Amino acid sequence: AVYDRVDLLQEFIQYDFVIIGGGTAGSVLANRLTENATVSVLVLEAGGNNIGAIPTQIPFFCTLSHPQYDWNYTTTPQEGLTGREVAYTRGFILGGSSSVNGMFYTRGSADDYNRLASVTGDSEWSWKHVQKYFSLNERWTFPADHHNTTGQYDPSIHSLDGMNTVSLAGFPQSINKNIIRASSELGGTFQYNLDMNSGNPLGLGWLQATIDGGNRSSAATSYLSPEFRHRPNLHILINTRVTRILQDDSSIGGGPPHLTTVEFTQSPDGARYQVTASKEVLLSAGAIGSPQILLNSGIGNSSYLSSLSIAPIVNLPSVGQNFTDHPRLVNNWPVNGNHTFDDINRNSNLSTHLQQVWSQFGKGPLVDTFVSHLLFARLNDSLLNQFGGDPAAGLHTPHYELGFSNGDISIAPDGHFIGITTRVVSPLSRGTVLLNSTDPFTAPLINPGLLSHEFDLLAMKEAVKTSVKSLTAPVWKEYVVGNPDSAFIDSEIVSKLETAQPDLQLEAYIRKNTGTSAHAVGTAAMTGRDSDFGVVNPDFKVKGVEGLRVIDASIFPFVPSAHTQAPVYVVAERAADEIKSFWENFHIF
Ligand SMILES: Cc1cc2nc3c(=O)[nH]c(=O)nc-3n(C[C@H](O)[C@H](O)[C@H](O)COP(=O)(O)OP(=O)(O)OC[C@H]3O[C@@H](n4cnc5c(N)ncnc54)[C@H](O)[C@@H]3O)c2cc1C
Repeated sequence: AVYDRVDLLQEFIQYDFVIIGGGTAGSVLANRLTENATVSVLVLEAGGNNIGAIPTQIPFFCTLSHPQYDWNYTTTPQEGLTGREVAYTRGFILGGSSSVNGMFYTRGSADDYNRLASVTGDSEWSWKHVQKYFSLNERWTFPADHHNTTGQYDPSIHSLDGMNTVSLAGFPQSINKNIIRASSELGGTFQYNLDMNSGNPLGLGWLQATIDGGNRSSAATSYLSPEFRHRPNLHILINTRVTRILQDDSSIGGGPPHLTTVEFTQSPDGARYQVTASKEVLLSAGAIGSPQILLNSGIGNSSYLSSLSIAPIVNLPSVGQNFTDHPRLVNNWPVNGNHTFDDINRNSNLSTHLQQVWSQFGKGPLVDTFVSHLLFARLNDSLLNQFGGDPAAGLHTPHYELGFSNGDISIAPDGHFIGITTRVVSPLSRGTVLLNSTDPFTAPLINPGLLSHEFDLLAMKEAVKTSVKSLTAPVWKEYVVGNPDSAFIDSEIVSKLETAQPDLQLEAYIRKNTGTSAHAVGTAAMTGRDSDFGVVNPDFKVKGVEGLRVIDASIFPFVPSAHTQAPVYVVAERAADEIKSFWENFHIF
C-alpha cells in the first residue's frame, strides 16, 4: 500500500529490502522483489503519488513544466553555454523521471551494451543477453487511433507481454508524409530505418513512445499499478526524504562496512527516523539523488568528505564524477500553414477543448509526445580523426540525433513552425554532482559540463547542419518559409562578430541556446571488480561495502546513445534478477 505518513507504517514490521527512491528503477525493483509473497519491501520516495497527477498522464503535456512534480534543480553556470545556468528537471513523484519524461522509447545501439559488457568484464551486459530484459519491460500495443502500422516498425523485435506499454503515435501529424518523402528524396544519412530499436538505430524512422492508448505509461503506472502496490508485502512511503545511509555498529572497526540502515524524514526540520533492512538497501534515487546520498553518508572521495566534515566510511573518489548527459538544442523554422501544434499551449480555450477530447475519447493531439520521427547519424571519419578517435560505442552507434516536431515546443507567442531538436548522443563532455551543503534538503551542485568538450560542439554543429539539409529536400519547398540556413542568423550574435563567419555564428547560436536532455548518468559508474575507477561492481554492489547496491541511471559508465529510460529499465530488471539469484543461495526467493 502507499502511505504518506510514517506513523501509518506498523512499527513491528521488519523489511527485507529498503529501496531508496520510487522512481523508474526503484518501481521495477519493488515489483519484482515482491513477486515472492514472503519477501517484504519498503520504498521511500521523496515525491508524492502519481495517481491523480493528471498533467503527467497527458502525453503532450510533457511539453509544459510541472514544478509540483519536479525537484526544480538548476545547474551550476555552464562554461560551454556562455556561463548560463539551465533548469535540470528530475521527477519528484512516484515513477520518478518516467512520470515526467518525454516518453521516447529508444533502446540504444547493440554496441552500447557490448561496450558495457567489455568495460565491466561481464558478458551478461551484451546486447544478446539483455534482450530478455527488454522483453520483460516492454508491452507493445496499438496506437490510440488504431491506424494501420504496417511498415512503421518491425514486430519481430518487440515484446507483447512485458510491463511497460510502448506504441507508435496515435494522432497523425500533417508533416508525417513529408518527412518520409524527404527520407527517400535525400537518401544516405536520411535513409529509412524500419525500426530503430533493432540494435542499429542509424537512419530516419518513426518514434516509439511509452504511451498506452493515449496515456503515459510510466514505471508507476505499470510496475506499481494498483494490483501491485496493494501487495501486502510492499509498503511505499511517499513524501519522505532519505537523508543518509548509516553504517551498522556491528561492522565498525572490522571488515568491510555494512550499510543497511536508512535515515529519513518527512520535513526539513522534522524528526529523523531509521529503518534497517534485514537483507539489503537498494539505492535508486537517480543520477543526482544517489551520489548526493552516498556523499552525505561518507561514501566518496575521503579527503573531499573530510573537508566538508563528513566522516568518510569508504574512499570511492568516483562518486559524483563522470556525470554525462546529452546536450539538446531546439531549432525552429517558420512554415506556410497552420496545421501545427503551436496553438495548443498558447491558446487556453483550445487546450481545454483538447483535454476534453482526450479524457472523453482518448483521441486528438494530446495522445502523443511532441516528436513524430527521429534520425540518428554519425560524423564522418575526417571529423572524427580531428579528435583522435571515435567516442561512440561502435560503428553502428550514432553521434547525434534529430527529432522532428510539427511545431515549436518552446511555445513561441505566435507563428507556425517545424521544429527539429538536435542532441549529441555520444558526448565527450563530463561533469560532476557534488555537495553544496551537508543539509540533505539543499540541492547539490549539478554540473553536467554541457558542451565543455570541443567534440560535442562539433557534433552539435553537424547535427544542426543536417537539420538544415533535411529541409532542403524538394518536398519541403512550399512548406518551409525562406532559406533553412537563415534560421540561425541571430542579429545579436552577428553584431558581436567582426566579420560574417557562418561557422562562428553557428557556434555562438549553439552555445547561446543549448540546454539539457535530462539524460543524466554516470555518477556512480559500474566498472569491473579490479578497476581503479567506478563505484559499483557488475552485481551493483558498492565497492568495498556490504549490504548496499546502487541501481539506477547513475551506474552507466558511458551514456547510451539513446534516451535513457529503456536502458534504465534494463538495468533494473537485470538487478532484480541478480538480487533474486544471490538470495536464492540463502533459500530466499
Ligand atoms: C524532463 C525529462 C525528459 C526525459 N525524456 C526522456 C524520454 O523521452 N525518453 C527516455 O528514454 N528518457 C527520458 N528521460 C530520462 C529518463 O526518464 C531517466 O533517465 C530515467 O527515468 C531515470 O531513472 P532513475 O531510476 O535513474 O531515476 P528517477 O526515475 O529520476 O528516480 C529517482 C527517484 O528517487 C527519488 N529520490 C531522489 N532523491 C531521494 C531522496 N533523498 N529520498 C527519497 N527519494 C529520493 C526521486 O524523487 C525519484 O522518484 C527524461 C528525463 C527527464 C527528467
